[in-house]
Parts: sequence; C-alpha cells; structure tokens
Amino acid sequence: MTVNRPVCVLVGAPGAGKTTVGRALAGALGVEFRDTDEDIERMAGKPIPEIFVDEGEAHFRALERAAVAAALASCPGVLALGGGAVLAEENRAELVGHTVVYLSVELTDAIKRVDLGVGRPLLALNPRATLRYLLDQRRPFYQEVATATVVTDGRDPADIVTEVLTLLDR
Ligand SMILES: Nc1ncnc2c1ncn2[C@@H]1O[C@H](COP(=O)(O)OP(=O)(O)OP(=O)(O)O)[C@@H](O)[C@H]1O
Ligand SMILES: O=C(O)C1=C[C@@H](O)[C@@H](O)[C@H](O)C1
Ligand SMILES: [Mg+2]
Repeated sequence: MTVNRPVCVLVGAPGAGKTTVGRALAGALGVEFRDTDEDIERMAGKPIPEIFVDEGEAHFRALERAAVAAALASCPGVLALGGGAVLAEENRAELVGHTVVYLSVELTDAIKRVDLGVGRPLLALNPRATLRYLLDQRRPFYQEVATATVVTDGRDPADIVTEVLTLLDR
C-alpha cells in the first residue's frame, strides 16, 4: 500500500505567502502543489467569500476540517492550509507527525500583502485591526503545530523557498 504524506505542510496567517511560496516550492521539488482553500472551493462549487455569505463561517470551518483531513491523507507534495485551519483542535491534532513549516509574517508586511482584504472575507471590514487580532490569536497555534519556522517579513518568495528547501534537506 502506498502511503501519501505531504513533503511539507505550510501554515501561517493570511498574506504569509503560503500559496505563493507553496507553488514555487512544489515547482522546485517537482511535486504537486495543493491548497485546502482551493479544495474547499471545488467541493462547495463556489468561491470562499460566497461560502461565508451563503452558509456562514461555521459551515466553512466544517468544510475546512474535511479538506485538511483528506489532503493530509492523500497529498504527496506541498500542501498549503488556509490561514485559519490551525484554529480547530482536530486539525492541529492531525498535523502531529507531519513536517509543518510556519511561514511567519507580522502586521506591517501582512497588511501590504492582503490588498485590503479582497477575496478574504474575514478581512472585509477593518483589515488592519482584524489582521492584528488574527495574528495575536493564532501565533501560538502556528507555533504549536510547526516543526520549523521561516520568517517572511522583508524577504522575497524565492529567498523563502531556498530556506525551506534547506530545511527539508533538498
Ligand atoms: N515574501 C513575499 N514578499 C512580498 N509579497 C509576497 C510575499 N509572499 C506573498 N506575497 C504576495 O502577497 C499576496 C498574498 O500571498 P498569498 O496569497 O501567497 O498568501 P497566503 O498565505 O496564501 O494567504 P491566504 O491565507 O489568504 O490564502 C500575494 O499577492 C503575493 O504575491
Ligand atoms: O484566516 C482565515 O481564517 C482564512 C484564510 C484563508 O486562507 C481562507 O481559508 C479563508 O478566507 C479564511
Ligand atoms: Mg493562500
């Protein structure tokens, strides 16, 4: 039986660069890139902001728990989790034993990268204050699940990919 485990799971706040760095990292490793946000959109047949409006955040989080469990069990490549996936105890427990890289970002860089919250429903109102709250709330959870942390502030994605490749010994 073949067991598919991600080479690397990326966690971090909105704007940390999970999707950007994850895609480039997967390209460098020659493996598939998967993003639970994209899996959820495919499952639901609509974009994440519409799921929040039509069914609410609790429903989105339920879809996210299913997407995280499925991806951890079937993705052999680089897997990016949604920014809030670590909020669920169930997801944090599922991450034990995986190689999990926390792409850390602080407020100044995160706010520049999230483009006033476009496409990010939680940041639609008052992005700066909300992002500050999310970063403070989630930092301990990202640290709890991470097997390594890579600081992304003031660095370009190619530089971050190089550091992750070194961490992975590739
Ligand atoms: N290290 C970086 N330096 C500058 N800009 C970056 C960096 N990483 C990502 N970006 C830019 O920031 C934006 C957000 O990046 P990305 O979508 O990869 O973040 P994310 O962590 O996947 O966010 P989300 O949790 O919302 O999915 C994109 O426009 C991307 O080009
Ligand atoms: O930070 C969050 O809670 C989110 C981040 C995105 O990746 C999406 O999963 C969604 O917009 C929620
Ligand atoms: Mg993303």
